[in-house]
Amino acid sequence: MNIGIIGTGNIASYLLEQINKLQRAEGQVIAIFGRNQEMGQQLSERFEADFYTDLQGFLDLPLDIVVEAATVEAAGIYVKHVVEHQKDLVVSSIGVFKDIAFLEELKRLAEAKGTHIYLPSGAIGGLDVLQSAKAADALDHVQITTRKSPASLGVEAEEEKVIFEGSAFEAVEKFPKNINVALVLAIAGIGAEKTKVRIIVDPDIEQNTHTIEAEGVFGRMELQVQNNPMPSNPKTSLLAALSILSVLQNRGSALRIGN
Ligand SMILES: NC(=O)C1=CN([C@@H]2O[C@H](COP(=O)(O)OP(=O)(O)OC[C@H]3O[C@@H](n4cnc5c(N)ncnc54)[C@H](OP(=O)(O)O)[C@@H]3O)[C@@H](O)[C@H]2O)C=CC1
Ligand SMILES: O=C([O-])CC(=O)C(=O)O
Repeated sequence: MNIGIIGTGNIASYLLEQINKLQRAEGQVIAIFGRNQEMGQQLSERFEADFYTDLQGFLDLPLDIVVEAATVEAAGIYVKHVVEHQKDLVVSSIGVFKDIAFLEELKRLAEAKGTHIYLPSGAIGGLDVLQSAKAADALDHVQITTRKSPASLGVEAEEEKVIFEGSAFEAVEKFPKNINVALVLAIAGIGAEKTKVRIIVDPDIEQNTHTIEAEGVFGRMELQVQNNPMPSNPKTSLLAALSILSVLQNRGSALRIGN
């Protein structure tokens, strides 16, 4: 499997280390696309993958799958081109799908091109439960409470404080670098307008903690993940990068676990 990565940051570096150095997936990252020349060159030399600043050159390569690991804004510019070039796509910046019509359009394009789009569970879990409940309209209410440190949220705070309460749609508009998890939850469940989000800044916490509550005819779920942040970007939980590695490990497997 030939893998390409968009982005030269934290998730990109982690995947390069795990795949190209530690062989934790059946394949190789052969190319990186980005705009940061210095980081791009460094990663290219360290992990033996070519660095591109020109998207066309990158997409002309025989890539089987492209991992977007950039930003919501950059994903909006690039992901459609990836699918148009008949590559499978893994999206990290799931906030790009706050307008669900864009995801539907991309899905139709992938069907026409015979490719797949993967939305990893990222820094949370419980998407299997939501999808099972949704299968027969048995899901009514979904809420996520995210608790992060001031460093992780990029705000100053001396004491614990709720800094946002609203829909997943509004949350992604206000915190595009911090709450992609709310969007994947919304897509798996009841949509970005109905999914409720609370963001709490907590100076006494070091982990990125997400508590998910869901209710419906199926019953009730409450799940909490206490994620270690990544050293090079405390906004991002290690679990988010691991979930992408897991998607790459499972691609093409005859066995599928979960729905
Ligand atoms: N789904 C989930 O659960 C989670 C998703 N995420 C999301 O995953 C994404 C990647 O995270 P992470 O690696 O930690 O982020 P980083 O900030 O460490 O890296 C982002 C990278 O994107 C690059 N970039 C930004 N804009 C562009 C552009 N227009 N063209 C090309 N490259 C660009 C940056 O380059 P430069 O150096 O030039 O700025 C940088 O290399 C983020 O959107 C993050 O919010 C994170 C955690 C959980
Ligand atoms: O990594 C996390 O804990 C969550 C996050 O940043 C995001 O969803 O964008």
